[in-house]
Amino acid sequence: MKTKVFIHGHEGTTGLRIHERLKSRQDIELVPIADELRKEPEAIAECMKKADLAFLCLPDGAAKEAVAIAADCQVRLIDTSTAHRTADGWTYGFPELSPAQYQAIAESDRVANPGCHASGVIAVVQPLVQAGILPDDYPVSAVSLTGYSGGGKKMIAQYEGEDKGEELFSPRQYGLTQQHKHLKEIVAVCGLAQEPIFSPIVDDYYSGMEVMVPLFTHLLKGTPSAQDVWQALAAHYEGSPIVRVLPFGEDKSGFVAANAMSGYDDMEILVTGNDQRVVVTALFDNLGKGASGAAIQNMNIMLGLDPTTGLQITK
Ligand SMILES: NC(=O)C1=CN([C@@H]2O[C@H](COP(=O)(O)OP(=O)(O)OC[C@H]3O[C@@H](n4cnc5c(N)ncnc54)[C@H](OP(=O)(O)O)[C@@H]3O)[C@@H](O)[C@H]2O)C=CC1
Ligand SMILES: CC(=O)N[C@@H](CCC(=O)OP(=O)(O)O)C(=O)O
Repeated sequence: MKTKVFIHGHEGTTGLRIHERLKSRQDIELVPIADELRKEPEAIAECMKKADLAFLCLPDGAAKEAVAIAADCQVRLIDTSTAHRTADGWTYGFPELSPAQYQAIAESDRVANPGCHASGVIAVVQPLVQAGILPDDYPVSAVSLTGYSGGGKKMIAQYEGEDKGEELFSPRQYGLTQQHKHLKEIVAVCGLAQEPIFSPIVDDYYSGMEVMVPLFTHLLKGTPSAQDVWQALAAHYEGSPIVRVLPFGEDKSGFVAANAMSGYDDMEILVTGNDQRVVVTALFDNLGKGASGAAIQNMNIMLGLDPTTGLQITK
């Protein structure tokens, strides 16, 4: 029997990409909603009742309303918004945290998909905290480059519109008050004692993220070498079909392009630097492992399927 899936917010950037990925899957039947009814609570409730699983690809407020509507249904939810990432009763949808997290996602009816910037910071920091290399009171900082699709339909229209302002041709730093909405989940999931200094930058390209976490090795436990940092990350992600740690220091041309993983659903981690100063970089697509790709990976896990292929797992 096919799994019935409802994509609430299917007209948006994240919802469209999920629709694109699922429409040809033989094991999935998409539950449609008429365009003119897609914001009507009764029509949404009908779809929720029909569906086994629903993706919420909505702004936070609408996601909370949708969860209230779903309360009377059997439907399992994956929320791509910020609304429930640290909420009780929700499972954080980053299965690479640990085998226990993978299992928790598999069994959960309420999965919160990670934020795009948060995915990069967490992918680098959490394994180093878990390995005992990064003290929980380390003064973590991160710079995160993102393509403009990270801002959804509104930002895409600004960047692709005819009246595009001169400043949009340049990288633009934001989150200037150090209160970016992803800080809360980063602190909670990594178990940090304080919020990192976090500088997101949006640039004039469609999609792709480069999240850079600089580390002073003398402030890490036992003053590990750069190779030790690489080793800890490589060990954590060994066998992962989604997150790959590149060979130490590999930088090909000497440059790292922030859109290197655009169009892909997986993530690469690059460790560069020297034994005093290391930079760990996560490369992925804000619409891939940063949103829609991660949401589909979580759905596959919840359905007991292979996270990347969506096929039955053969033992
Ligand atoms: N873009 C990205 O890279 C990432 C996005 N996210 C998160 O995913 C969620 C979706 O983002 P994104 O796809 O970028 O946003 P978009 O603005 O591109 O799409 C949001 C969609 O939700 C629809 N919508 C808004 N309110 C309602 C409502 N009450 N009922 C039904 N539909 C509604 C909008 O309708 P309309 O078309 O009429 O405006 C729009 O189609 C957000 O919470 C975002 O923060 C998370 C990680 C990365
Ligand atoms: C370029 C841009 O504006 N990006 C968004 C992040 C997109 C994302 O991950 O959003 P959610 O946390 O809502 O899921 C931002 O920094 O707020």
